[in-house]
Amino acid sequence: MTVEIAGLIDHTLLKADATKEQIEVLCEEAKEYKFASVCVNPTWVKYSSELLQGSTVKVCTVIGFPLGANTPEVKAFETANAIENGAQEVDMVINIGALKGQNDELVERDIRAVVEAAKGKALTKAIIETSLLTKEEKIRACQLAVKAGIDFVKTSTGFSTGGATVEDVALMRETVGPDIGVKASGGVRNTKDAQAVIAAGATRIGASAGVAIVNGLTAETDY
Ligand SMILES: O=C[C@H](O)COP(=O)(O)O
Repeated sequence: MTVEIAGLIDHTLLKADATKEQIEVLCEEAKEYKFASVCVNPTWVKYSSELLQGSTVKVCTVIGFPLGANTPEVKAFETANAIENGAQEVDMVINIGALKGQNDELVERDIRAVVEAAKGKALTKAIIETSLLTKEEKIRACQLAVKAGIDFVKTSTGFSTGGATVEDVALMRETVGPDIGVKASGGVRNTKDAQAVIAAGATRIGASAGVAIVNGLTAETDY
């Protein structure tokens, strides 16, 4: 099972103080364990792309991260710029305040701006930040993301008040159906956590503890 898990992991380093040496280690680990991607901030996309040249490991980055409180135009530019630097997957944070304010038009337009900027060039994921949402808002966020043409919905930034839960992953899977990806991220620390969210419907895992997950170990958790 751990062998299958490796291919679902976006090996993540999104901390503000990430260094060049740490990015090098992240990319080496991703190649060694054959993770799906590395997930890094936009400033590290170009270097990660160079380090991963010729490997099967993709370069994933984040857009409007971690608050989602940027304009659609800024998120579209950030997407295009990341793709120009080598990003093959983009994980955007939705406009959480607009969702809570029932401004569904803006939420959808915001997601669509990233989807359009990535069309044909990068896979897209919408981070809905489940720990800040009610059940109704989680459902509505997923529905709007699907309407906007997203490839994946994703639970969390890992920088808010909570991370992925089995219940939220199951709810998101039930909402989006079988053809859209569901990425569990935030607080997935070991094999057991990973197996639980996969069983609930996750088809990708975002984790800074990717090596611990595949080695059957447990990393400490921030939550
Ligand atoms: O996928 C993105 C998250 O930041 C990963 O969170 P984590 O550091 O709790 O694994």
